[in-house]
Parts: sequence; structure tokens; C-alpha cells
Amino acid sequence: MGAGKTTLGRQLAEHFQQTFHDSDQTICDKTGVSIPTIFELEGEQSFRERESCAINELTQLSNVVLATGGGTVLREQNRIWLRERGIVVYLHVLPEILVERTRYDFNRPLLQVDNPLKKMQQLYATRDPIYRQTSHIVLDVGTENHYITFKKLLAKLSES
Ligand SMILES: Nc1ncnc2c1ncn2[C@@H]1O[C@H](COP(=O)(O)OP(=O)(O)OP(=O)(O)O)[C@@H](O)[C@H]1O
Ligand SMILES: O=C(O)C1=C[C@@H](O)[C@@H](O)[C@H](O)C1
Ligand SMILES: [Mg+2]
Repeated sequence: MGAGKTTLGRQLAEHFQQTFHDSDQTICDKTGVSIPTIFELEGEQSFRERESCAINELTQLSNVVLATGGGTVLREQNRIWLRERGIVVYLHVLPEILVERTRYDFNRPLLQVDNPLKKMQQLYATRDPIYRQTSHIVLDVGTENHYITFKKLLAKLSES
């Protein structure tokens, strides 16, 4: 959450003249409600079902850059679809940086807790190995601005 998927995904799509999709946005468009509302009314498992449907559809499109939700890789089937149908980039950002970036955004139900840094560190510990296992490219992102990160991403993609 807050790693830069939307910012860099949009830039990448523009650069390669492709279409940008965001699976969280697709779910909101289809349901007509926000992600916190889906979590509140239906619970996380139901959100994960909707997310898998969106990932299955979106990974079958051609010429797209797709930003996934932060928890998309938790399901094995999603990981398979992503890896087999596309080039997967893991934007690796430390939890201390992520929590600063997401501090004033209330659109993430999992971070609405007393200690968001602790929660982010727990998510990072669980998910970092899964992101690495799912991705073809790992991009280490620090506190540099997104133009620098984008250049690093293009370089990594051209090597692959
Ligand atoms: N190097 C960087 N690369 C990308 N984004 C950056 C960078 N540095 C700072 N940011 C900022 O981080 C914030 C989060 O970026 P963004 O919304 O693209 O993340 P995201 O992964 O799409 O988050 P979400 O979990 O909401 O989908 C933005 O305000 C963006 O400008
Ligand atoms: O990290 C997560 O599990 C999530 C990240 C967001 O992109 C949303 O998909 C949702 O808030 C859950
Ligand atoms: Mg985003």
C-alpha cells in the first residue's frame, strides 16, 4: 500500500502507449462502492473473491499495465495468473517509508488501527517473500522522487 503502483503504472502505460488498469478501481467501478465499504458490508474474504475475478479478467487483456491491490498475491491462483500472463514488478519499499506515504489516507481498511507502523511491518514481514516469489523484477525504491524511480524501472525492464 502506497508503494507507487498507480503513480509508476500510469507513467509506464503512457510511455509504452498502453492502457492503465488498477484492480482496486475496477472492483469499485463494478460494485459502485469504495473498498472500505466492501470490507465493512461483506468482509475481507468477499473482497478477495471480487479481487480474484478482477485479476482473472484484467490479466487476459493485451497491451495493459495493471496495478494490483496490495494483498492480491496472497492467493495462489492470482499469483499464477499474474506470473504466467504478464511481467510482474515488485516495488520494494520499506514499511517505515510506506507508513509516511499513507499517513493521511483513510481508504485502506487494514491500516485503520492504533499502530499503523506495526501493522505495516507485520504485512511486510508476511508479504515480502510472497512478492519476491511472484515477481519477475524487484525494484528497490527509497525516498527518491518518482521520476528517478521511473527511470530505474525502465532500465530494469530493458534488461529483462
Ligand atoms: N519514488 C516514488 N515512486 C512512486 N511514488 C512515490 C515515490 N515517492 C513518493 N511517492 C508518492 O507515494 C504516494 C503513493 O503512491 P501511489 O498512490 O502511486 O501508490 P500505490 O501503490 O498506488 O498505493 P495504493 O496502495 O493506494 O494503491 C504518492 O503520493 C506518490 O507521489
Ligand atoms: O494490502 C491489502 O491487503 C490491500 C491493499 C489495497 O490495495 C486494497 O486492495 C485493500 O485495501 C487491501
Ligand atoms: Mg494505487
